[in-house]
Amino acid sequence: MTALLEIDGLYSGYAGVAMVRDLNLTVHAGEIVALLGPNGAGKTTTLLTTSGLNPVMKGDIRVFGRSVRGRPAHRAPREGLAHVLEDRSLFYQLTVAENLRLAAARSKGDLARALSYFPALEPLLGRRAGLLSGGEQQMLAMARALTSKPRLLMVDEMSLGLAPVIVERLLPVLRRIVDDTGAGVLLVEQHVHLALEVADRAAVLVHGDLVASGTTAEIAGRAAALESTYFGAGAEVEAGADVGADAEAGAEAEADARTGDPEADPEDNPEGSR
Ligand SMILES: Nc1ncnc2c1ncn2[C@@H]1O[C@H](COP(=O)(O)OP(=O)(O)OP(=O)(O)O)[C@@H](O)[C@H]1O
Repeated sequence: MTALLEIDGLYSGYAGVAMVRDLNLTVHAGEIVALLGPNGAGKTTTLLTTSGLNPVMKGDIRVFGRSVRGRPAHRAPREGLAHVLEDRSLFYQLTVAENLRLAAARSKGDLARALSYFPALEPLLGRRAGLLSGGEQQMLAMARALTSKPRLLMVDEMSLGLAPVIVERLLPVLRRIVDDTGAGVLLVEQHVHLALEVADRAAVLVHGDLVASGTTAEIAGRAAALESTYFGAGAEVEAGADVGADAEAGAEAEADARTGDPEADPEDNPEGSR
C-alpha cells in the first residue's frame, strides 16, 4: 500500500505552544482514516499543518513522500492534496457554478466529474452559494475540492451544523470517491459512530495526544470506554444537547426525503450565511 500521508512525531500549535504532541498517523491510497476526538483535541490543527497553513514545530509531515516543511500552502492543491476546511470557505456571493469554475480553472480540473458525485447541485448551479442550505454548501465545498482530482482529500467536520440524516447521505460519497479514484481520505468528524461506519481506520486525539488508533472495528469496540474516559461529562452533555436538535432536524429531513420534494431544504444553517 502506498503511504500518501505520513505524520511522524508531529508537534504543532500556536505561538510556540504545542497543541498536538508526538502525533504519528498514516493514510494510504484507497483508505479512509477518521481522526476523532473532543473539541479542542487538535484535529483541525493537524489538518492545517498538513496543508501548510500552520507550521510544523517538531517532527515531520510527508505528503506523497515529500516533507511539507518549506512548502507554501498554495502548492498543496497542485500536488494533489485537497482540504475541505471546517468553515467550508465558499465564495458566498458567487453562484454554485462560479465557485466550481473558479476552482476548476485554478487547478485545470474536471468540473463534470466533480459534479457527478453531487447531482443535487446541478439544479442549483445558478444559485448564490450563500443561499444554499448547510448540506448543499457542504456538497459544494466537497465538489470544489474534487475538481483538482486529489490523491489525498482532507475533510474537516463535514457534519458541522447538519442533521445526522444528511451526514449519512454525504459520508458514503467519500467511499465512492475512494473506490473510484484510489485516493486516500483523512476525515475529521465529531459524529464518532457515523465516521466509524465509513472509515477503514481511526485515530483518537485528546488534548493533543494520540490515545488510540486502529481499525474501525477495534476503535468501535472501545468506543464506550474511550467516550467515558476521555470525552468527559461535559462532552456527553453537549453531545446530548446536539442529539436533540439533530433528531428534530433529522425528522424533518426524513419527512422531506419521503415526500421526494426536490426543493426541500431540510438542513439547519447555523452559520447564517444565506
Ligand atoms: N489560532 C489559534 N491560536 C491559538 N490557539 C488556537 C488557535 N486555533 C486553535 N487553537 C487552540 O488549539 C487547540 C486545538 O484546536 P483545534 O481547533 O485543532 O481542535 P479540534 O480538535 O479541531 O476541535 P474542534 O472539534 O472544536 O474543532 C485548542 O485548545 C484551541 O483553542
